[in-house]
Amino acid sequence: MLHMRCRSRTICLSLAFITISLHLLLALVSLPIYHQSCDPPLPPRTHILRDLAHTNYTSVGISGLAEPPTDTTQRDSSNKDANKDAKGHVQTLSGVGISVKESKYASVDMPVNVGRYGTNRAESVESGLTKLEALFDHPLYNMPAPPIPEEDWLLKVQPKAKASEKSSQMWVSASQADYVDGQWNSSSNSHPPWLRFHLGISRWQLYPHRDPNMDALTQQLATHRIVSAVQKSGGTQLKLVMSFPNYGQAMFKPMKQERDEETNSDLYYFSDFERHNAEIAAFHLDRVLGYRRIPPVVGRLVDVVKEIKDVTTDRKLARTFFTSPVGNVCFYGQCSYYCSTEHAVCGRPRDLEASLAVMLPDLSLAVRRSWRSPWRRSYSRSKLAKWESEPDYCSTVTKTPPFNKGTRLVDFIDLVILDFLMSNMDRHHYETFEKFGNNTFLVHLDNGRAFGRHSKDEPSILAPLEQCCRIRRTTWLRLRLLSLPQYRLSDVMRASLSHDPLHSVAPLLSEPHLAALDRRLKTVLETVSRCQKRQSEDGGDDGVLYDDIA
Ligand SMILES: Nc1ncnc2c1ncn2[C@@H]1O[C@H](COP(=O)(O)OP(=O)(O)OP(=O)(O)O)[C@@H](O)[C@H]1O
Ligand SMILES: [Mn+2]
Repeated sequence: MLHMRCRSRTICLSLAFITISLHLLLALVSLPIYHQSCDPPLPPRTHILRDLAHTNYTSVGISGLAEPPTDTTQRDSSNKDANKDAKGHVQTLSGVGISVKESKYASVDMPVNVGRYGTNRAESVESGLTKLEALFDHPLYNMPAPPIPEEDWLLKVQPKAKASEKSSQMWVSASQADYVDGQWNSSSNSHPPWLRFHLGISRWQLYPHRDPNMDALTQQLATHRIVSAVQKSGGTQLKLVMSFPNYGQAMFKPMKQERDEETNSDLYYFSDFERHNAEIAAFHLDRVLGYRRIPPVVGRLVDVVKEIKDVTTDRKLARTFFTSPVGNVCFYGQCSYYCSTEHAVCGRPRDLEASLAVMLPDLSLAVRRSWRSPWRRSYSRSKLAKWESEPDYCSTVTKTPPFNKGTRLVDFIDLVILDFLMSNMDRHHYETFEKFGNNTFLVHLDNGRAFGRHSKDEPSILAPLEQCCRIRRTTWLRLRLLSLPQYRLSDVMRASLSHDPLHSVAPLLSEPHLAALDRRLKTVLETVSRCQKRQSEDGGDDGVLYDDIA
């Protein structure tokens, strides 16, 4: 008995010894791994402000920028904390359950591509996410703003209709049965995400920075059931309007070519295909630049049979479906460009990549005005536009309304910079909300022809900046921030795009496109420096920066 007890004690002691040794060994092995995966700490904010204040500009307003971030743009304060995490940060797109595991994208393994500098892409995304958080925390993205007056909101919630005034409709049509009757009242908590988005549009932006509604809105676009799909008229290429059970709607543009295919350089920009990934990347870029003038767009794998053919009431569209020789389901719809059997879009065998952009409020509620761009291309293979031949073209433009007053010119330059960065030559028009007159932001719709070429830049897109030498100070400061290694544009874009559901299929922008963003950003900043140099040589004041900070 005594012998047995002694033996079991020895065994217990040996086991305890082995366990402790294994733990020690594990700790020793994992220590260097933790060290490797840590990013170098970001320099304190004062360094960045000093970097920005460095060289050729006076640091007006910088002290004001260091104030704590406030968000006075939210209409309903009860909403404010809705999606905040424990640190008080608003969750990013991925935090809302566009979880790869739960969705149909789960079947596609997350690609781990080898990126620049030999690091793998997953690691670059990780460190980019830290940079993106730091960027969005920066005072330049959190500038204190006065509360928004009532007339500066695009829409108003109508007081609740009395029950007696409500329609006494006793029946619903078959297609209406797919819609869910919402219990909406004037409290924003009961509103579906698309309605919150509409109600959040103001005179100067489509949505606020760190919008608490963004996660819910993008999740709706990415996952909600599609109950209807009809062709959208207007424009030249095929696109559909899709509807969700909660009456939300989205503009659908299908994938027409592989993401890393470069546009054929013999093709004129106006014959180029639209790209679904360009629509998605443009939304992210616009947000990273701090503009917030593109309606949110997400990528989605759409089942062309279940989510288009079976639910469409559009007979003209339904008639164009066919099965390809290899068994993929294809369709081409009706439009003025590329709507033929030769240019059909095809599922694999039924899944088709597409972009879904949230629809702006219906024109019956909020009229938009479409403006012809003064720097519009000639859309001819032989004719030059005026801005290409007249040396003093800018001064003619700035003497003409609406460019002669307010912020129209600098808002247009903002758009030009976005277009140059993503190499979009197809900006013939831009839109504004009529309610706000000329004193408002420009809605940056239709970005499908961007990101066509990464190996070449298109300097003519920058002509308005080159010719007018004018830029918002806040835009310039943010561009300089994005040129610093701590916030590098390509890194924050890679990270931002990693939140999109289609990232799990393949990165939305290939590495050469991301590298092109950094290269083009440098060109923009050099153009501004040249302007400043020229003006100081002419003995003028600093007329290049439009001071929107003071
Ligand atoms: N998110 C949106 N919400 C509401 N309307 C939109 C939205 N996006 C685009 N539109 C409208 O739809 C029309 C066509 O869209 P878009 O310009 O993207 O198509 P397109 O085929 O690329 O046009 P084009 O051939 O003229 O370049 C535009 O006139 C625009 O006003
Ligand atoms: Mn277009």
